Amino acid sequence: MAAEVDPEYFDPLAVDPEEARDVARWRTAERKRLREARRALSAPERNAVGDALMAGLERLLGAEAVGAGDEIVSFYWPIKDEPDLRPLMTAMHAAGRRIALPLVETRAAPLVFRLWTPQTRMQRGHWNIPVPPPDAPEVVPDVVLAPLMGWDGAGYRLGYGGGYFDRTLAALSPRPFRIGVGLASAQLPTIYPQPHDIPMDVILTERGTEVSA
Ligand SMILES: Nc1nc2c(c(=O)[nH]1)N(C=O)[C@@H](CNc1ccc(C(=O)N[C@@H](CCC(=O)O)C(=O)O)cc1)CN2
Ligand SMILES: Nc1ncnc2c1ncn2[C@@H]1O[C@H](COP(=O)(O)OP(=O)(O)OP(=O)(O)O)[C@@H](O)[C@H]1O
Repeated sequence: MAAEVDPEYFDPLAVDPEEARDVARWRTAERKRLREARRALSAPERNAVGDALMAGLERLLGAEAVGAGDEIVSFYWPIKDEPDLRPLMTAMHAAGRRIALPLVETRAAPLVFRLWTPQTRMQRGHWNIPVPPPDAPEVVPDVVLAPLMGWDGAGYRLGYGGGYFDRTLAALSPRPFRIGVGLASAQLPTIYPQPHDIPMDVILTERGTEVSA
C-alpha cells in the first residue's frame, strides 16, 4: 500500500487545522484587497504592465533554460483585470510555437490543457472563463504560466482560491516549468505556504524577474 502513495503527496492530517483555517481566512482577505488594487489601475497602466510582461516572457521563453524549441506553453485567457498576454500568444503561434490554455473540466480536480490557435472558437467554461472547445486536442504543457493574485519572495503564489494550479502541478510528472505572472505591487512578505502550495520556478512582474529558482 505505502509504495503506491506518491511520496510528494502531502498528508492532510499533518496540518494543524486551526493554523490552516487562519491562513485560509487571511488569504481570502488578501485576495479581496489585491483584487481591488488591481481593478484600480487605469487602462494605460494596465496596458503598460501587459507590454512589460510580454517583453519579459519573450526573453524567458526564448532562453536556453526553458528551451526555445517545441515545448508547449500554457498561457491563460484574461479575466478579472488580469494582464492581457494574448498578443504574445498570437505572435508565438505565428512563430510556430504550440500554445495551450487551462480548463476546469471537473470541479476540485486538476486542470486540463487544450491547444489554442488564433482560429480556436472559444466557449464559456467554469466560472465563465473562455476556453477552447472539447474537440481541441488535450495536451500536457512543458511550461505553465500561472496568473498571480499575489506572490512572495520565496516564489509562492496566491490565486483565486480554487487550488487548481497546485492540484494540477501535484499531478504532473515531470513537473512543468512554472512562471508566475503578475503585478509587482502584489508582492506579499509571505503567503504562509501550506504543504499543498507548489512554488513557481520564476516570478515575473512588469519590473522583470523577481524570483528565480
Ligand atoms: N485567466 C485565468 N484562467 C484560469 C485561472 C486563472 O487564475 N486565470 N485558473 C487558475 O487557477 C484556473 C481557474 N481557476 C479557478 C479558481 C477558483 C475558482 C472558484 O470557483 N473559486 C471560488 C472559491 C473557491 C474556494 O474557495 O474553494 C469562488 O470564488 O467562488 C474557479 C476557477 C484555470 N483558468
Ligand atoms: N494537491 C492538492 N490536493 C488536494 N487539494 C488541494 C491541493 N492543492 C490545493 N488544494 C486545495 O485547494 C484549496 C485552495 O488552495 P490555495 O489557497 O492555495 O488556492 P490558489 O492557489 O489561490 O488557487 P488557484 O490555483 O485556483 O488560483 C486548499 O485549501 C486545498 O484544500
